[in-house]
Amino acid sequence: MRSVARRASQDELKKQVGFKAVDDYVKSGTVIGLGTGSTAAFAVERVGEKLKSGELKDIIAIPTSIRTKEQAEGLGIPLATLDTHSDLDVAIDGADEVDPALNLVKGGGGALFREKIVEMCAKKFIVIVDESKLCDGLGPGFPVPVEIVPFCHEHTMRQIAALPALAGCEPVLRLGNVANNQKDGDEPAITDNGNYIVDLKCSPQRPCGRWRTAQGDGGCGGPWPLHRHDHRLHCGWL
Ligand SMILES: O=C[C@H](O)[C@H](O)[C@H](O)COP(=O)(O)O
Repeated sequence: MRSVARRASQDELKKQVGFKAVDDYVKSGTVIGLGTGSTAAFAVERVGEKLKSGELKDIIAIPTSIRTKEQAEGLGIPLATLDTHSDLDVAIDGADEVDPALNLVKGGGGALFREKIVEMCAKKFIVIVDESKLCDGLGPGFPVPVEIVPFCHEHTMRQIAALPALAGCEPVLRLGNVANNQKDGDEPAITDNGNYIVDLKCSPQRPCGRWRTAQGDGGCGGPWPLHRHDHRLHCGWL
């Protein structure tokens, strides 16, 4: 019973922060990036609600996943792609972990690749999390997802594991449903882009703040080193 109550209160927190992000940062006539995940879904819901009530008009939205696209279509939110609208006023999305320097782990829901492309095009990037996502160092609390191509994926996983900055981390191929990092199937999870995801499990002794070099070494994903000075990034949490 308590876990149901806790989940309900966490959903309420997600709804509050998702709705507030839209109320505070989305104006009529803007182009917005719509994130993916259970928290971002509340922001998408709020955009649809305000379009329906007439509080918002002339919105163009860029979804970061097929499932966000489908949710937005169901709400009547006008959609486009970066091919026609690559200058976004704001993007709103959740995160799996946030460290004190506002570096993020994203991709727990399998959408990291498109999220990163869309959210890097936004003048302002609003990250909405509940306090359970806050951490001292990325990685030990949540495996860091990296999207890789299926071609010779075991070789790629060995290459990732061999990166000096990732010594001691265990790359695990995501199996089953791509929308979570739980093993709920026997086949590799497939992203919207037809790729695989490797979840990097690291030890408490190796927070991945040092992993920026891994990303610099041709990592395809991994931690988002968005520094505090990144004027675009605003992180709200309850
Ligand atoms: O791939 C999915 C995204 O990175 C999500 O924003 C992230 O996983 C957080 O999702 P949630 O709000 O459901 O915890």
